[in-house]
Amino acid sequence: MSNAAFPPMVRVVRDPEADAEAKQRPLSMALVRRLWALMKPHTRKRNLLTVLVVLRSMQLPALAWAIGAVINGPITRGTQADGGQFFAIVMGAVGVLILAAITQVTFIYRQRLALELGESVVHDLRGQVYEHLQQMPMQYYAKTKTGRIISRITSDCDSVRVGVQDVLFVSMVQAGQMVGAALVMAWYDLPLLAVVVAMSPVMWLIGRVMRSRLSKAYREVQESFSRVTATIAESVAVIRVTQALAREDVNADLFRELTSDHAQYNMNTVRAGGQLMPLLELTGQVSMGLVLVVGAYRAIVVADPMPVGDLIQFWFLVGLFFSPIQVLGNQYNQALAAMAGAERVFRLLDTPPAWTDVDNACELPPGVRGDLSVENVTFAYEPGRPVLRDISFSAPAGSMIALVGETGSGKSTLTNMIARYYLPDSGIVKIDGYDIRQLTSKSLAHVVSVVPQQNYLFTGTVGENIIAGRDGATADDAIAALRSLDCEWLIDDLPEGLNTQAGSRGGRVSLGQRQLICFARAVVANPRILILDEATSAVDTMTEVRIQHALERLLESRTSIVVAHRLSTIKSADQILVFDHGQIIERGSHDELLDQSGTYATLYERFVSQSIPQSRSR
Ligand SMILES: Nc1ncnc2c1ncn2[C@@H]1O[C@H](COP(=O)(O)OP(=O)(O)OP(=O)(O)O)[C@@H](O)[C@H]1O
Repeated sequence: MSNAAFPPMVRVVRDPEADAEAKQRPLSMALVRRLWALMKPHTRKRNLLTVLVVLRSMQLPALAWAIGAVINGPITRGTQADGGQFFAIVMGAVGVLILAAITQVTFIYRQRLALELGESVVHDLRGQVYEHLQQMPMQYYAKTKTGRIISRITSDCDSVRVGVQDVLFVSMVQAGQMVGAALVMAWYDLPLLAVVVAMSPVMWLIGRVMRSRLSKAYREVQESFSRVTATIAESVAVIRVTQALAREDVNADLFRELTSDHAQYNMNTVRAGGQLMPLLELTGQVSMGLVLVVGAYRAIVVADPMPVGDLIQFWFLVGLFFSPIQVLGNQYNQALAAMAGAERVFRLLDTPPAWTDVDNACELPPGVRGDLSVENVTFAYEPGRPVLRDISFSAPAGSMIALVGETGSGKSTLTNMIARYYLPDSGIVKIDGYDIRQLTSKSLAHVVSVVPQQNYLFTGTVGENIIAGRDGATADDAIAALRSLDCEWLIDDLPEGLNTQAGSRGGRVSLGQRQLICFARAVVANPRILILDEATSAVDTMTEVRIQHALERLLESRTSIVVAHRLSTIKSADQILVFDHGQIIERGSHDELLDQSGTYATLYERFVSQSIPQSRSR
């Protein structure tokens, strides 16, 4: 078999979702409107900022006008008279200085407010995205890459922040400045303004031609960065496998490929952006030259000559009119990134959870017994490929059901139905006669707890991990939970007792200890129904005995559904359900099933032959 048959273990290649995003329009008014709406909770700040933006955009043209007025007024009169204009010139200069000072103060406050607003918006947005993600059912997480989810909340939200802080308000100032400058130019000399305005479409056209190239380049940069972050996330998650298979060098090469791709895309944007600015500047300089020629004609040749002061003023104003085109060109780069980021964030926010609590969902009444019944449940992850077919059974309160069967036969999927991680396509799951679809998620979570096969410990101490099972639980509850499992000794075994740091990978906690901590967490939650996917991790015999004992204590007096891998667990079950290709093919107690000499008996024989010899007894 050729190696090409296997994709690389750690590398996130282009995905269709990302390619679809790359085809979308970069700048959209709908997105800008939505970004604007994000500022609604900060309306006062936004309005104040808008006022400052308008002020700031008018101030520079006003400054140019004021300088022109001093030249045309007292200075011109002074050159014709005897120097008696000195006081007027000084007053004019003071006026210009005051205006300049106000302009700079406005600039400082505009910038500060824009920063505050940007931070507030991104804070709210990240909160919204996080909250939204919390509501997404398992289905979403099963289909979406972790790195991609992280990018939404980090780099994409950050692009939105830059969009608000820099692009939006700076663009407004620059556009306002163009309008202000044009108005003052129109006041002085319309024909000369016509020359200036006539040059603008040329600049606009150059910008437009470059725009599509830049747009593509920026999207590729973001996508390639997403691939890099997704790969890092995946690499960290599977580092043990990587090291066990000695694939460090192979993966490092694959990663290097990705980063050099990313660098290449970055270079493309620099190249495209680098051509845009010189072209715009050259057009601006040509335009200034044209204004000089036409201005000189109007100041010297025509019958009603334009005062030289007006021409100087015009020169300033042309600069004020053209410089925003260049700044806007720069802003456009960032605007594209902001649009791409905002588009993705909004798309995520607009993706409704596949399902939520029904209207008028109810709470289970107090004193839940924990009677569980599963009636004719059928389910497919993908249409047309059913994974569960017409599953029915009941688990009276306090009983234990063991699910056994070949790998991929649907055991975990059934537990997903009971925990309501997924909704059945047909059929009903009931607790104490209540259809779980009609219950609030909170109420269901109080009654049903899941201890998955892969024990997950949150970053924090062991104690914090145990009391995470219930709001308001205390350290005493954690100790009581361990005591109820006969595991109080664990506190002494851990280097810092309950204060030992656990972390997502459980750095200072062994595999067996992690299992027990997760059991204790389930005890603190104290659910009436416990779903347990037994961990199959190899632990030493002593730990195995302790885990088994703790497990018995954990399952005592509650309804339990156990995807069972230990013979002792299977044998002590009240009912064993044997799964095959999504169906229950046998059911009964251990002895009953052995007597049937069917699939269970075969599985059992295989199990026993692989286990320690003393397990052979019935
Ligand atoms: N998120 C998913 N999307 C699509 N198919 C899935 C998903 N999860 C599981 N499956 C498929 O559903 C079938 C049943 O899987 P399930 O995990 O329920 O089996 P299992 O009996 O619990 O297996 P194991 O003992 O190995 O855990 C398998 O064919 C599996 O490939």
